[in-house]
Amino acid sequence: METYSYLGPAGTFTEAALKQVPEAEGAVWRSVNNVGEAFADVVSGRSVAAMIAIENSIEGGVTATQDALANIPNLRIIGEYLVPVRFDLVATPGTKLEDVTIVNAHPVAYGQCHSWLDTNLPHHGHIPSSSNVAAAASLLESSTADAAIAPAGIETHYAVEVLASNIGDNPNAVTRFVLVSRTTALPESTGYDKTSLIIELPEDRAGTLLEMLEQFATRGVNLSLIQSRPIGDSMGRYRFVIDADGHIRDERMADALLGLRRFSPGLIFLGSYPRADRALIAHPSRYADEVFTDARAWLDNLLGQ
Ligand SMILES: O=C(O)C(=O)Cc1ccccc1
Repeated sequence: METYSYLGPAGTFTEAALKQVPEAEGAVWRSVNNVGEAFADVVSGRSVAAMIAIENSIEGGVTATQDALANIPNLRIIGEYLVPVRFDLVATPGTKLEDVTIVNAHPVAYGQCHSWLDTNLPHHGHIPSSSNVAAAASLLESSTADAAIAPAGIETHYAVEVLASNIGDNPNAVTRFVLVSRTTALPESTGYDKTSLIIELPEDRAGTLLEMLEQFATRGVNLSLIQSRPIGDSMGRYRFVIDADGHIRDERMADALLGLRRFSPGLIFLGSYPRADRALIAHPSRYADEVFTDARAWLDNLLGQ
């Protein structure tokens, strides 16, 4: 039977994202302790896919995920899923807020609760955990932490009490997850797709960033994410993580990719897949598929083909 890997244990936001995948219903769900393990499962073929957090509306890009996608060859994103994230501060029964000095929390969660922590626990120390559920579960074992940041509702699964609810800085916080696989089969084009790319710029000369952006702009392709990440081999070298509106089967996107392929010494196609919000992509009629195919037919005709 097919296996899907996710950051566990059960009850994490990552599991909530996997619950949104119809194909994962009835499959084996493998809970792993970190994102590296989830990627390794996909690479080894142990799992057909892994659900992985890639971006949070407050904390920004999950850099470990972006870097893994840049460094591990032959991975494809086949879907994206949005999960609203709500956090509570929990502790073992009887603990009072004034007893709390050490808080166990996943770094992405911790980064979203600063205002509440600064106001209510200004002297606290932080111990990072591998996931939000692991943070709460650890309180029930021998733990140096007195409290944990956990997904709202955790008290129905673990014997912990809520000391404070909804402690996130922003009540509308959302995390974007991606389903990562090794398949090269492209998801169908839907009209509300997104294409994810990682792009290196050519050697140091003026204007290369603009040249990269022009590949999209001159074909009417809108970008929804652009983030730079250090390549890591020397100071000051960056690659760009990009999400562009549209599918590789859209002529304007295919044309932009051909331009990027000629221009970039390192271009990684991470996949074309439906947007989680299913918002249809609008584009001016001068960038419609027919405009590109007409131009190609005109050239073919001149060439006598
Ligand atoms: O720990 C979890 O519940 C996760 O799924 C990872 C995570 C951590 C913080 C915000 C969103 C997802």
